[in-house]
Amino acid sequence: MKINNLPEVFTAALPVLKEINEAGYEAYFVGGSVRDLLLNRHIHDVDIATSAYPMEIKQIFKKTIDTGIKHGTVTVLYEGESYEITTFRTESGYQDFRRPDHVTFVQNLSEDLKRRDFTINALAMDVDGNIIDHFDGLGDLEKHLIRAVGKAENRFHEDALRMMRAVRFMSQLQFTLEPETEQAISDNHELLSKISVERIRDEFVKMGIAPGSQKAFQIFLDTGLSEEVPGFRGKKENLALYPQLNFSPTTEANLWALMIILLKLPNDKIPHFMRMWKNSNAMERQVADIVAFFDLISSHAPNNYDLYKAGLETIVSTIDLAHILGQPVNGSALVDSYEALPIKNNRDLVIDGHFLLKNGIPAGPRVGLLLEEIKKAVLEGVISNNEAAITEFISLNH
Ligand SMILES: Nc1ccn([C@@H]2O[C@H](COP(=O)(O)OP(=O)(O)OP(=O)(O)O)[C@@H](O)[C@H]2O)c(=O)n1
Ligand SMILES: [Mg+2]
Repeated sequence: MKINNLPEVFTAALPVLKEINEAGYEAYFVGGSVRDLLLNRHIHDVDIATSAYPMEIKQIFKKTIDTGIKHGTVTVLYEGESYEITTFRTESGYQDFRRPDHVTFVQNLSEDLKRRDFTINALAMDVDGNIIDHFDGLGDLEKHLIRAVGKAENRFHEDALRMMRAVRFMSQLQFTLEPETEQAISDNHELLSKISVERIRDEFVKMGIAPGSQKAFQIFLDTGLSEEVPGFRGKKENLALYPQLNFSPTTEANLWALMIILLKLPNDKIPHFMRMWKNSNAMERQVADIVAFFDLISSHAPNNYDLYKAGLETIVSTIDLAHILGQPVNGSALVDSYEALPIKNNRDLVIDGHFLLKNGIPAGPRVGLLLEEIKKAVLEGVISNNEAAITEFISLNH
């Protein structure tokens, strides 16, 4: 098979491949970019595999970065773009975050493709657009199948994260999992416990926020993978609701909020759960806010002060979340009410703490409390947001 009209991302990289070829080495486009080209999907970056060693690549190009010399990877900067160029290799054992523990350089492309995870990821393309396909990746692309290269069990022993990648690609591409590959995951799911949480989390999130997440999540549960990740052990019954959902979450925060709701985690357990997954403090806060606002709208209609405290971002996320969970919520009414609020943040209030001090309120906690009471009164429409009304309110309440 030959591709004639290559998109810009590839044509821009062609001179790089040609220079490597002219220096006497082989070079190919490999991995996700070739897969996504054939699927007509957006291509974010192109990876290049070569017979040249990193030192040889560094001699060919003026600007390079030593990304992972030991593992065979050099980044080449060319015409304002950067390209990861990796020497043909095989690998086994990923302990650290991104890079394999040890790699063995191999002689040719064929050996390199053999060690890749799935047939659809083991495709290569040369400078002329010829597709190299040793494992019928093209057939599997047509059949919409995720199938391990060779013996699935071996691929998962080389890198157990690949089991999570399998369900992640199912979700992103809306493909099905080939039965032997699925069986190998069921047989080897415990291997996942050796993989760092960060790597698992990245795949889990990619799976969760892609369009085929319900079917992928079902396999994640059925194969036992869910038993190996933080906070999910013994929770299959709770999580079984996920595949029934009508929509996938589209943001990371909503994915976590959804998990917390399905797991029925009480509020005080949210920080621990989020930290087990090595989420950032910012993500933890965002998720806690969404869950809190979801609980609030599930029990009563929010008043203006509730809307003010939640803020637009949390409100919009929570509406999406309710939609995903099939909970009735009048989203546009909530957003309209928010938009109509007389103040949306501290700066919108005509007075501040200094104003209270100038008006005889002694410094101390009372200042903050009174400010909050004033905000509440303004939001509830009890007083207008102007100095005269607020001054009168203070004299009545002090
Ligand atoms: N655990 C892994 C990770 C990667 N690969 C190989 O390295 C390529 C590039 O890896 P990566 O960029 O992580 O994945 P992509 O398939 O490119 O997917 P994405 O579009 O998410 O980048 C993959 O296609 C696959 O051939 C692998 O065999 N095993
Ligand atoms: Mg990639």
